[in-house]
Formats: sequence, structure tokens, C-alpha cells
Amino acid sequence: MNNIEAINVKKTFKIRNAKTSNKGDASAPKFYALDGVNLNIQAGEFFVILGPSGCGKSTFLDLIGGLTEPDEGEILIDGKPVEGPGLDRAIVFQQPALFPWRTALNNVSFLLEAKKVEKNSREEIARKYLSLVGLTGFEDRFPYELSGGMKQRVAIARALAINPEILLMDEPFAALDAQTREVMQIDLLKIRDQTQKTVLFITHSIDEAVFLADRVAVMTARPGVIKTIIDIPIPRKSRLSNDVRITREFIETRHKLWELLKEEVVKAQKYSKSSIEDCTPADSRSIKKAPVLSIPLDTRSE
Ligand SMILES: Nc1ncnc2c1ncn2[C@@H]1O[C@H](COP(=O)(O)OP(=O)(O)OP(=O)(O)O)[C@@H](O)[C@H]1O
Repeated sequence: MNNIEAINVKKTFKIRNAKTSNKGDASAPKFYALDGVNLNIQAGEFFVILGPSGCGKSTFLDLIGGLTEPDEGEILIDGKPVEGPGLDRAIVFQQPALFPWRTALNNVSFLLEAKKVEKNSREEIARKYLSLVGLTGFEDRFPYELSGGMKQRVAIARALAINPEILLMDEPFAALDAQTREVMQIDLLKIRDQTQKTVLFITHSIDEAVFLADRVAVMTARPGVIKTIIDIPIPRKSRLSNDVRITREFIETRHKLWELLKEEVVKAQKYSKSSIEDCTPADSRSIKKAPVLSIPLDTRSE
């Protein structure tokens, strides 16, 4: 079991005005990054979130990972509220963030040390997962000796090695070249078939979403909510056949997703040029009264 449920999840961030407020300023105005996300991701599902830049995708993934807490609402895993990070969930980010002084093998075994797995078993498990991501023979290489795609494979192996029930992936392939990205997508589907993990995957690529997902959620421009969820009508077993991207189902689904997304992308572009007033939820009057309404939203405070 590893079902994820989000119930009316809201998340705000403070707006930091570098001139007048500091980090601990409780009176600093806030804006809604997420404004009532409701979602149910089934155990074993490959669930993808698409949305315009800044709509709150990473914020949502961080909430599931327990890296941050909602202001309102709840995230439940198998019915239990998330109360912080845990080894039941592993996160893979856009940047692999490997320890440069550790070999590939020792990067993968790192979290197993935290789990107090005995040394011989750690090594065996790390080798197994490096092999699963196609890196047999590269165990003793340091990160600077690996390509970008290889480093990301190590990061995926590190995440899988702790045998999490849920794999959270935040644009894991965004920094890779186009060919490596397609190879990694195929490999990820194979790994998913072998490990049967629940996967929550964030991407900006509609093509990637259609190729990987069982279901895709499209988020609105901020404040982010789920605009719609669509089932991908392509059986899992046909994803790995060479020409799935030129099938009618693939092309039609990609088109449908773009139709749903483009309106939000336009809105997001408009918001990024304007003020918080435009993206404040209608019911948050205290925020509307905030004195610094013209501060751009990409000014992070926490
Ligand atoms: N720690 C933080 N402090 C303040 N604001 C934040 C913080 N984290 C995110 N934000 C803001 O919340 C909004 C949502 O950010 P988030 O990173 O979740 O969006 P995203 O959809 O993942 O964007 P992208 O696709 O560009 O990565 C943005 O306006 C962002 O600037």
C-alpha cells in the first residue's frame, strides 16, 4: 500500500521585501502558492503533474516529501498524515546532488548507512541498483568522472536503494540532452515495471508526460489547483514499443494536454509580469489588503 491523498491543501509563502522586512517578520504579507489541491494517487500508479512555471508543482512535491508543511489541508499516505521526511519516500531532483568525494557506489549506499544496513549488504544493494540503472562497471567512478545522464542514474539508484514505497521525481531529466532524456524515460519505465513503485513525476514536457504516465494532472497558473486529470489511453505494455510516439492515441493525447495547458501558460506569463493582486485567491481578503502588492512573486523568503 502506498496511496497518496491530498485534501484541500493550501500553502502560502511570505513575500520578502528586502528593504523593509526580514526573514522572521510574521507580519510580512503572504501569497498562495497552492490554493486547495485535492488529489488521490493510487498505489503503484505513475502519476505526472504538468503545469506552467511557478504554479506550485515543486511545492506540492515537497509537501508529500515532508520537506515542508501545508498551511491548511492534509497530505495522507495510506491514510496517515505526513509528518516530515521518511525513508518510505525518496526524492530525485533536477540536479543529482551527489557527494563529489564519494564514488558512485558510496553515493548509492549513503542512505543505507543512515538505515544502519550492515557494510557488506550495503555494498551488495548499491551494486544491484547501479546495475538496474545500467551503471555496472562504473561503481568506483567519482561524480566528476560521470556524464550528466550517468550522474542522474546514480541519483535514481540512490533513491531506489532504500526501497522507498514512493518515488518523488521533480523534473529529473530536465537538465539532460534530448537523446539521453529519451533513453532515461525508457529505463525509468522498465525500472517502474520491475519495482512496482508509486511514482509522482513533475515535468514541463507534455511528450514526457504522455510517454510515462498512467494519469496526468494539469495544474492552473498560481495559485495552483488541479485543473483536470486525464487518463493516458496507452497500455503500459505498448509504451516500450519503438513507435508509440507516432501513434494516434499519443498524438491526440499530447494535443489534448496542450489545449488544457496553454491557457494556464498564458496566465502564468501575465502574472509573472504583474503583481500579487492578480493571483491572490478571491477568499483571501487579508492578503489583498497587504501593503506590498506590487512586489514580484519570485522573491523567495524561506
Ligand atoms: N520557499 C519559498 N519561499 C517563497 N516563495 C516560494 C518558496 N518556494 C516556492 N515559492 C514560490 O511559490 C510559487 C510556486 O513555486 P514552485 O517552485 O512550487 O513552482 P513550480 O510550478 O515548481 O515552478 P517551475 O515549474 O518553474 O519549477 C512560486 O511563485 C515561487 O516563487
